[in-house]
Amino acid sequence: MAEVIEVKHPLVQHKLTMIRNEAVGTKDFRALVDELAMLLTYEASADLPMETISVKTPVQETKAQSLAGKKLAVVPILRAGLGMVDGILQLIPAAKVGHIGMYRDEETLEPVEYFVKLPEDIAQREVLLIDPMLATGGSAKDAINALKVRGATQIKLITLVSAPEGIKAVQEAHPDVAIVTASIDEGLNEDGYIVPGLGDAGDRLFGTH
Ligand SMILES: O=P(O)(O)OC[C@H]1O[C@H](OP(=O)(O)OP(=O)(O)O)[C@H](O)[C@@H]1O
Ligand SMILES: O=c1cc[nH]c(=O)[nH]1
Ligand SMILES: [Mg+2]
Repeated sequence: MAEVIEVKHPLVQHKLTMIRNEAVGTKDFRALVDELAMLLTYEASADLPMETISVKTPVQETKAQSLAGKKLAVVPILRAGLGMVDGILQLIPAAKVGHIGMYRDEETLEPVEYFVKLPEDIAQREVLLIDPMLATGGSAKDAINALKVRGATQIKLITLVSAPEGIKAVQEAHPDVAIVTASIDEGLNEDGYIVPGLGDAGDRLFGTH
């Protein structure tokens, strides 16, 4: 079973607490989501392969570590995942970006897919699938399926807030997918919202209701 990493770093926890606050408005919410995405990517990229290369410093030639040219793709689940893209690209500017459009039916809580556009060579790339919220896990499971049917084999899911129910659902359906999250919350309420959560991430990012 791939691991689930809950990132306890003080900066992550502090910023997460800030966006949980309902009084935080769209502008600050967006900025903090971006920063959190960057910090979680630091953790999610900790196992990227390295190679030793030669580099000439102003003092002498030396051997040093460099990324081994691993190809990455960042794939947000629309809409809310879009809020995390820029933060990730600041750390991994050469990554290609795919998009998976999906919303939860408000009555059934089942995900509805409405758009998929991925880099052509997705099968050769390690994929960072991103969505701030992992609630029932339905959206993440279907998004991972959408990636796998198009050939992706190495997938990591990065979320800000996860419900235990969503983690279990993803692990059962996709035991090969590691999850990096800022928090494993208590659970879901009767409306399928994460408790205590931060509300509807998409609405808070984009100022909709
Ligand atoms: O784990 P689940 O139960 O599937 O719920 C999580 C999904 O719900 C939210 O999207 P939403 O449907 O609100 O769409 P939006 O991003 O367009 O607001 C969230 O961004 C996830 O994609
Ligand atoms: O709590 C939740 C659950 C699903 N989607 C959200 O944006 N928030
Ligand atoms: Mg939403």
